[in-house]
Amino acid sequence: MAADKKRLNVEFKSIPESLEEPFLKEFPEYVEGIVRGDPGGFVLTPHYGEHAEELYNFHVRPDDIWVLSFPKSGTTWTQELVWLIANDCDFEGAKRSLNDRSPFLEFPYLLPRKGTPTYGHLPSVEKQMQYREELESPRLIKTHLPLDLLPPQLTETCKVVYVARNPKDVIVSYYYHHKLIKFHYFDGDLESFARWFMNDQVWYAPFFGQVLAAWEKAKNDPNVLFLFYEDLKKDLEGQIRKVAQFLGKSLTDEQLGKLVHHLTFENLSKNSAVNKEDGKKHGVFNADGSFMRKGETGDWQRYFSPEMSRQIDEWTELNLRGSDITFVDKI
Ligand SMILES: Nc1ncnc2c1ncn2[C@@H]1O[C@H](COP(=O)(O)OS(=O)(=O)O)[C@@H](OP(=O)(O)O)[C@H]1O
Repeated sequence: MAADKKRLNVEFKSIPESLEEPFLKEFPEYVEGIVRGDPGGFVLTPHYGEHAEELYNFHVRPDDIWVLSFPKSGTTWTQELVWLIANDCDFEGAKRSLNDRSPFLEFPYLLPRKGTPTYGHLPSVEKQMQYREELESPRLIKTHLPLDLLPPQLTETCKVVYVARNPKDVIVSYYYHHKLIKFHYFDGDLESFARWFMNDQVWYAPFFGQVLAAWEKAKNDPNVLFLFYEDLKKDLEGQIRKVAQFLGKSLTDEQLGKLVHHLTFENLSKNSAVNKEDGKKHGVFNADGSFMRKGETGDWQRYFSPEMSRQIDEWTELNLRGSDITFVDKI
């Protein structure tokens, strides 16, 4: 390793059980299991673990913008919003796939090592990583990795937007995501999924670990903007203004109106550059679901029994003890 490379002082080890067991059965080369960083405590795939240090040393550019989140928290929505503001409302340019305009940093390292028929359409892992390095400025990079595993100089170097969503809606959305994506092979019910989630046995867990770290970081770091999905739902225009101000961009009333229109769930879910419906064409998604599923706040109320909801509240309370963050369950 070159002298200027930073060492990521995290040890990877197997965890005894996880929701991804069916996945592990399908891909025996993953038999070592999902790994948990120690002491970081984040659940990630071993394939990622092999490259953790490389990503820790990923070259950050001063004009990069990074969008960070726990999965299913409104990442795609925020990426599209940030991309359009950063690119002076280039709606024509936004017709290109968001996946190309805003790559998912660690994605190539989360894929099964030998590849699956469903991911056969993708360029090699090396090519995908090279694409991230060579993308024209200003790059917009998406990641679900917690701050601890990202380049340590990230927020000193560039702007970061973190988006969070209430945990009950995240659980429901992540559950349907596991049903949608073929390689998860998840056939459990929502209640069992919620238990895996609360026991930190899903990818990227623990939920509160990364959300709270970002929340604290944003308090004292002017380069970090913390958004809530629920605020985007409630006052999209106000949140667009906030992001524009954070990025040092001014918007005309006409641009603002166009952005609000473009970013509604109704319109974004029909936008083929963003809605990931091509996942069906490539066989990555099951045919009977959608990535842009419902886009609601409080959808969990249709799914959780009062007892389940109580358990999640209890778990939330325990994890938020001592923190001043508040999540809105419904609007
Ligand atoms: N415009 C708009 N308005 C409201 N909601 C929206 C919008 N765009 C995406 N979504 C919803 O965000 C959920 C997907 O979250 P992510 O983009 O973070 O998913 S991922 O982690 O990147 O896979 C997923 O939530 P659920 O519908 O609850 O499953 C999407 O529908």
